[in-house]
Amino acid sequence: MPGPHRRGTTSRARLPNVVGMQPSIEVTAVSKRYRAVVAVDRLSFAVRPGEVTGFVGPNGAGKSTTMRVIVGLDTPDEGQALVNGVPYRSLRRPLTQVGVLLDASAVHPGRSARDHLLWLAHSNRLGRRRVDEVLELAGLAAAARRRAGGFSLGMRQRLGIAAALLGDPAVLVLDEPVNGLDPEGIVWIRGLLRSLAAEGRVVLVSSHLMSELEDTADHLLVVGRGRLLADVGVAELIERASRDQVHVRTEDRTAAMTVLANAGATVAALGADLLAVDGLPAARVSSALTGAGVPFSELQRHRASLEEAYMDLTRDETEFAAKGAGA
Ligand SMILES: Nc1ncnc2c1ncn2[C@@H]1O[C@H](COP(=O)(O)OP(=O)(O)OP(=O)(O)O)[C@@H](O)[C@H]1O
Repeated sequence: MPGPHRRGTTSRARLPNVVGMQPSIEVTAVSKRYRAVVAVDRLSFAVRPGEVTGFVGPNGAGKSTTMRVIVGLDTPDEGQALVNGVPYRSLRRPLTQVGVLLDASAVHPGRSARDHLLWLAHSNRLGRRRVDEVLELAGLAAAARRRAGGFSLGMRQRLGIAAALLGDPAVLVLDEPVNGLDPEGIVWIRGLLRSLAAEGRVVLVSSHLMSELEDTADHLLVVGRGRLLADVGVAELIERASRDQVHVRTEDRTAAMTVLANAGATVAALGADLLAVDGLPAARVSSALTGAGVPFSELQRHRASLEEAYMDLTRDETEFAAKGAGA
C-alpha cells in the first residue's frame, strides 16, 4: 500500500539547491510553431515559490509544449524560458534543481522501478539511499523490484513522481500528475503538492481536473490557443466568476420571477423552486420579495466552482470541443 506523505519530502531544513535566490520559472514571450500550428503564442509568465500553480487550458492549448520548452526538450522559435535564472539545458545535475514529470511511460519496460531510479540517480551523482526514500514516499516500496513494463498507469505515475523528487529539487514541473491515480493516490498527490509548496518550492502542475485544482492550487495560469488568458489567484478567479448572482428558493416561482424582473434583475429558473438572480444584490432581492409578499425559504449568494469560473474564461478558446457541447 502506498505510504502517506507524512513529513515533507526532505530531511533537510531548507532548500539546498538555489543558493542566495528564490527558486523560479520565468517564461518570456515564448512562441512555438509546428508547421502551420501555433502551439504557443508569445506566452509570458512567472511561477512563484511557496504556492501550487495550476497550469490549465483546453486540449491543444499548448500546456505540454510550454512545459517541454521550460525543461529544454523543445526549443522555442522566439522568447526564452529560465529555471532558477538560467536555461534548463545549462543546469548542472538538473535533477537536483528541477523535478520533471512529462511522460510517465518514458521508462524502460524491462527495468525494475528501483533500477530505473538508480540509473537516474547515478547520472546525477545522487546516493542510493535517496532512491529508497523516494520509492517509499511514492508508495512503491513493495513494487520496487517489479518490472516497470508491468506497472499500471497509476503506478507509472507514481514512479514518474518518485523520479521527479529524486534530486530534492526546488522546482517541480509536473504534467498531469493526477492522471491514472486512484482515489487514495489523488489524496496523496494533493497532500504532496501542498507540502512541496509549503516548503518554499516552485510547483507548476498541469491538470484537466478543476475540482482537483480547486482543493490544491493557490494560483492558476490559464492558456487557450497558446496564449495566456489569466494569471490569477484561485480565490480571486472564483470570486470574480461568482459575480453577484443570488439563489432564491421559493414556492411561488412565477410571482418571484415577475417581481424580481420588475426590480431590474435577470432571473433564470434552476429548478421547480429555485431561481438564479443576476444584477441585484441579495439585500435588494430580499426586500423586493418581502415588499411584494412573495414567500421564500432560502436566499444566498452563489459561489461559483472553479470549474464554472474556468468554463467562463475558456468558452471561446476551446479548439477541440465536441460539436454542440455547451450550446
Ligand atoms: N510534436 C508536435 N508536432 C506537431 N504538432 C504538435 C506537436 N506537439 C504539439 N503539437 C500541437 O501543438 C498544439 C499544442 O499541443 P500541446 O500538447 O502543447 O497542448 P496541451 O495544452 O498540452 O493539450 P492537452 O490538454 O490535450 O494535453 C496542438 O495543436 C498540438 O497538436
